[in-house]
Amino acid sequence: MEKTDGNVSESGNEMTLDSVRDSLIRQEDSIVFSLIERAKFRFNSPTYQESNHYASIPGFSGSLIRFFVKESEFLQAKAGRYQNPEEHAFFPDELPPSSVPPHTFPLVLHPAAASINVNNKIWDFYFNKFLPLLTVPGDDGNYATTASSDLACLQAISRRIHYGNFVAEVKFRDAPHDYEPAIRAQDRDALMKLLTFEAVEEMVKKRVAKKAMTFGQEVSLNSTESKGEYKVDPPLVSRLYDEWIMPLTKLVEVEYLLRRLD
Ligand SMILES: C=C(O[C@@H]1C=C(C(=O)O)C=C[C@H]1O)C(=O)O
Repeated sequence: MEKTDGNVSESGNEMTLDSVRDSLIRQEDSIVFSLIERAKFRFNSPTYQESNHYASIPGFSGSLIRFFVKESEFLQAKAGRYQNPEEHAFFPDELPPSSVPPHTFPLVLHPAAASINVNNKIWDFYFNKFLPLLTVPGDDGNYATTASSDLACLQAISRRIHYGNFVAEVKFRDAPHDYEPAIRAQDRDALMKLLTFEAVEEMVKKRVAKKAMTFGQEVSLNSTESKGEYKVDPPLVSRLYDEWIMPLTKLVEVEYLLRRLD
């Protein structure tokens, strides 16, 4: 049977640190593939110009990427995307209600998780720091496809980072007596220390680089030799995890734990 990626289909009791980590490992595939897609295109700066952008959109002021993400989220909200506690919108204000019958996702998380959204920080590092490293400078005119592939990257990265809520919940359930004093003292540093596993982080960095090599190689029928050229730079994918994805996942974990006893 096909293996799925959605851990919320598990009831809260079946969820373990191992099963949550398995989901994070599967989500690495989605992230690496989305990066490969975005790296096909040039940087394409007209996609991001806040004013004087190449086409002014009637009824909208702002960049093409904002327009694309807002309108996509509007549609996806109606289709029920944000009913899933794994999903967080980049522009959550003024989203329409879902138009589809509700699905009852198992109640795993403390309700405080609903108030945690670090997408502003994701938006900032992705566009201002990461994208210039991922793409070749220049302009190939594919602005709408560029925006579409940015959205795929943003959503995959956001889902992974907010999965920190589930990681924190299982860590808390495994050792409530370790976490409770730090939560009562609202001690961020102590919580950060408790939830950090450096050896796991080292493995993650190595594995995502290996995935970038594996998924990003040219596959040809005639030769099995890789020329050492990859569609996305493997050390850059490690760096994405090291500098941004893992620190923000841990920030979500801390934010969740601080509210876990409310
Ligand atoms: C996600 C976890 O929590 C922390 C964050 C990690 C990550 O973002 O990959 C890895 C190890 C931990 O330091 C975990 O323990 O698996």
